[in-house]
Amino acid sequence: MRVLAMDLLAGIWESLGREESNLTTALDLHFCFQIFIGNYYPPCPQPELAMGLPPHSDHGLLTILLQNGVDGLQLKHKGNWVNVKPHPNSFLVNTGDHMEIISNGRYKSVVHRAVVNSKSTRISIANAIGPSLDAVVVPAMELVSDKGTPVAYNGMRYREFIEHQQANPLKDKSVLDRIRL
Ligand SMILES: O=C(O)CCC(=O)C(=O)O
Ligand SMILES: [Fe+2]
Repeated sequence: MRVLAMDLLAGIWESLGREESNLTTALDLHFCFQIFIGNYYPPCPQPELAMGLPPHSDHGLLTILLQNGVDGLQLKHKGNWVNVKPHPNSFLVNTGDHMEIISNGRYKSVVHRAVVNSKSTRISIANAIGPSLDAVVVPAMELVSDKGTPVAYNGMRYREFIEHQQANPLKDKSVLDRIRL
């Protein structure tokens, strides 16, 4: 998983026209923080009254998601909730808040939620990959100066960023909004 994440990060970084070594240094990727989260959503008799997981963005760089083939994940796209059909034998990759920060907003973190249904149990395993817990990630200088784009985010230690998210109810991009300039 970590190798896959590093390959994806290298590809994204290259798409921004940057050298891979910059990314590794900026994010202290040798000590990248990686967690697995298991989500279990049993059938719910009144799914319209319940929410499996409220709308949020993930705090890290990328989240690689494995699902058991049952619908439930929705992404917010242009203000509307869009169902994400799980494809067999595939991972779904979401961009996280720290990807939005380091890319100075070029790659937005995805707001998503999980709804439940009355018939089937849904299971998902999220593998979240972030920078080092001690990293204070700020927009990559090259991306800021290149096009005269102003810095769009302040830095916050990744550990503190996670603590803010865990200490409050999950809500959209609430932690990222604190450091948005
Ligand atoms: O169950 C899902 O598909 C979403 C899980 C999720 O968003 C998360 O664990 O952060
Ligand atoms: Fe998530």
